[in-house]
Amino acid sequence: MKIDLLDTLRKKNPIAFNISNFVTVQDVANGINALGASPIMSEEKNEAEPMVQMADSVTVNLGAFTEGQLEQISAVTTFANQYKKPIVIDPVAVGAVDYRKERCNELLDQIDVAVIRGNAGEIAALADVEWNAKGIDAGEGNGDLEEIAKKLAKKRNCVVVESGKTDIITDGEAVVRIYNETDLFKLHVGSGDMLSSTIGCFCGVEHDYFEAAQTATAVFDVAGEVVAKSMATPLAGSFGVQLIDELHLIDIKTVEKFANFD
Ligand SMILES: Nc1ncnc2c1ncn2[C@@H]1O[C@H](COP(=O)(O)OP(=O)(O)O)[C@@H](O)[C@H]1O
Ligand SMILES: Cc1ncsc1CCOP(=O)(O)O
Ligand SMILES: [Mg+2]
Repeated sequence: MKIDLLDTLRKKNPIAFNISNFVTVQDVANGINALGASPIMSEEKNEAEPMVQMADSVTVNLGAFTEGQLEQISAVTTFANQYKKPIVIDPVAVGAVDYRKERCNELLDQIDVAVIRGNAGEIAALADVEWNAKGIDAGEGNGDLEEIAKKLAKKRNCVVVESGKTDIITDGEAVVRIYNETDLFKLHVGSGDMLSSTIGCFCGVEHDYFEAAQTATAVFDVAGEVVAKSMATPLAGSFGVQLIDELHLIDIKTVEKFANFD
């Protein structure tokens, strides 16, 4: 794993264009800004081309899109392919709402993406595997998580990050697993969105998106673990704030010390 990409990211301060959702946009902006990237958000179709041209990566979060916004998402992602800017997709709740899954699959049919990052319920839905997703959460299912992630990676010819107790990262062939110590992330709505956008930032500085996704996920997971270790009592609000602080403070040595992966 290329953990030193963390310093590369901080040196380059990549412009991370995010189409976010109205629920978690501030956590996403502050999280990746604290980490060392330069976030910019937009919902305006008419500025899609210059936005994409100046950006190093594009992260599209499908958490709360409207019908009107689909045109902007289509324009932005088409320009991103044209200008060879990596796209990260966060398919929020596609396992729970068919309308979302259909729109997401239409989008994925039109464009090439670098990474899809979702929980098990979301990745299973896009991989056409039966699963009982629960709203924005992973829900329950019996399938083999690695096989599901690989299936989607092959189907969409991209890297897949399937988050959960163990984060599974695959390019369809190789698999890297990152084992998480804390489940405090669940106390904070937007943890998944922040992870997806963190992956976007690393894809903006590393063309090997499999490597970029691994480093991003390890950095994010260790940041949460460090915060959890420092809290005598788990506190949801404080966890969210301290996660942003730790994304600012975290360094390569800390990630090397605490990241647990194979
Ligand atoms: N059961 C769990 N135990 C430990 N960490 C978890 C668990 N579930 C999710 N995480 C972590 O929470 C973060 C967000 O992932 P996840 O909750 O799967 O996304 P989402 O919020 O989109 O559902 C990731 O860093 C992931 O590693
Ligand atoms: C609650 C909610 N509703 C629509 S998007 C969203 C945020 C989802 O955030 P995450 O997937 O990171 O938990
Ligand atoms: Mg999510």
